[in-house]
Amino acid sequence: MSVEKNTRKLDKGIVRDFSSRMSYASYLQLPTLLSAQQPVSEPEHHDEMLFIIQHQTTELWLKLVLHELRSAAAWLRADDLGSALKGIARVKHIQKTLTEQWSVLATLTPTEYSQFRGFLGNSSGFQSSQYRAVEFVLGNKNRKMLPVFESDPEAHAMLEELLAAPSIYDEFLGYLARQGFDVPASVLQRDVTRAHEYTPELVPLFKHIYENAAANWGAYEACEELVDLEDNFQLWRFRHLRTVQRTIGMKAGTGGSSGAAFLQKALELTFFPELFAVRTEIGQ
Ligand code: HEM
Ligand SMILES: N[C@@H](CC(=O)c1ccccc1NC=O)C(=O)O
Repeated sequence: MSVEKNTRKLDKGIVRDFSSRMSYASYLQLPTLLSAQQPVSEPEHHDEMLFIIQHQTTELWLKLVLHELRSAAAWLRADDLGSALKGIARVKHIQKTLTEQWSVLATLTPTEYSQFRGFLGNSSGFQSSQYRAVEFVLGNKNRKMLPVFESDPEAHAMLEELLAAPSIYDEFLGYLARQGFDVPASVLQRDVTRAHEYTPELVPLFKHIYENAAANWGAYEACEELVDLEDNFQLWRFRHLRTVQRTIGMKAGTGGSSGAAFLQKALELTFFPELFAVRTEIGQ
């Protein structure tokens, strides 16, 4: 038997001395990462640790989502559709993880949350700069979101930069135009600091791509990937809303909004309206 007493023998070669070598903890900066969970409730409430870690893991994944989406937009600009699609595929998996993660927070009962909610003051996810950055990269720009970040110059600068940059959808439409598709000039020259608004003239273009998928496979695949991104984003928003409803009901939010009613309205937003509108036109 290779394992005796249910104890594994350690290989001779296993490196043990890290006094002058890079280790797991030093590479990952674990002392920094693992000292960042500091409950503010007094006396400390047991469940605040869950609340903090749920948010921090979300922010870590959002960092990667942003990294990948910004690169995907740059790849589209460089006409490298394959690399862009690879990045979007990774983002879709992260989104699924983030959406599923709500089930961990759903174990927090309203009674438990109410015992430390008061300590959160006016802090709120509404102030998540990375979440807002992802919305901006996907094309849901809103300059009115910026004042919240005035006390955080780095976050403010990042959002200013993204507000002024073309979204992933702008870049995709630019890519299609360069591939010879008939993209209206008004779309290519739009003010990219504003939210993309439904443009009916784009629907015939997508209808053409969908009805001639074999001849336009790259564009067709990219359209469906963008639809997946939007779907996944909305599923995250929906689970956030349901979690809010089950923990604080109809209470106003710590960030000053009406709460659930405010979040509900985000479910009516859309990043790529023409990609959904084209569905109505398929097969007729
Ligand atoms: C018990 C758990 C939670 C409750 C009760 C809750 C509640 C709320 C409420 C009421 C708002 C509206 C803004 C306000 O007035 O505060 C909000 C916004 C937001 N929350 Fe949460 N939240 C929870 C967990 C989370 C988690 C885990 C995240 C992940 C980072 C998150 C991210 C956000 C974001 C990004 C917004 C802005 C949404 C938008 O602008 O549409 N929330 N939340
Ligand atoms: N807005 C929440 C508080 C909250 O969930 C929260 C507080 C601090 C940091 C992040 C949060 N998450 C999402 O809004 C509430 O009204 O209870």
